[in-house]
Amino acid sequence: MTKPANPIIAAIDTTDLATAKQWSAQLGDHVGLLKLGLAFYLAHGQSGVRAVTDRPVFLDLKLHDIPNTVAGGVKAVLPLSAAMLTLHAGGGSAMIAAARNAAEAAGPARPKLLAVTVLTSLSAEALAETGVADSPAAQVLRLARMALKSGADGLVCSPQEVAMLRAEIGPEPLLVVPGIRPLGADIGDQARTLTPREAMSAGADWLVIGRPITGAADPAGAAAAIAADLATGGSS
Ligand SMILES: O=c1ccn([C@@H]2O[C@H](COP(=O)(O)O)[C@@H](O)[C@H]2O)c(=O)[nH]1
Repeated sequence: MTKPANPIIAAIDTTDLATAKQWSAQLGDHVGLLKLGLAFYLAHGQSGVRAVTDRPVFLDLKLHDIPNTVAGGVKAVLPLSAAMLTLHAGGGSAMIAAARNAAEAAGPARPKLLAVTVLTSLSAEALAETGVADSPAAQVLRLARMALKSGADGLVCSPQEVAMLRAEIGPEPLLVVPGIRPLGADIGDQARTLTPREAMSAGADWLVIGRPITGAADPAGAAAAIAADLATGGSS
């Protein structure tokens, strides 16, 4: 896949339809893609997605269930012609294969399936609480290999694993990367972060950025500044 001209994905994290429409209008020209997540989808469904934009979106539903149920979920959202759709790698190889099989019904324009490896909000300690004693990087790599073998088109990982993954999986699989914080930005509930430039230099294809853009006094200006910095090779 060719690298996007603007690698920023703006996370439209709100359940307020008017706010989502406003951010979409403000950010459309300054980012490469808009992402709508579970909270928005639960509040407004497919009609809400269509009301926010007529462009293909990144549908971040993080599906995680038995294979038959996830396949049904994938089929149900195909009419939206999303560009990308997420599912949890932790659902296992059969679940991912079932999702891929379901997505194929949409033909070549099907959504790219991205497997979420280890959430960027999990530190090594928080991951250990879930029963995984390995480091986040080791668990990301284990899940990444399984997910790509099972039919995922790409991965969601933290910026701290991007260089390691690129070295292990090569240039082809999409790496879509949240946990992005420009210098000085509030980290909030994220645990494994890097700056936009660090993540791109490590080999990310797309950067998912929410609050550093939508929480700014001027969201369009914030997105444009990050995009310009990336385009000119700045240091943030
Ligand atoms: O591991 C993951 C997977 C998904 N996300 C999503 O990305 C954005 C990040 O928003 P920020 O405000 O920039 O923290 C958000 O929609 C998450 O649901 C993630 O952060 N980590």
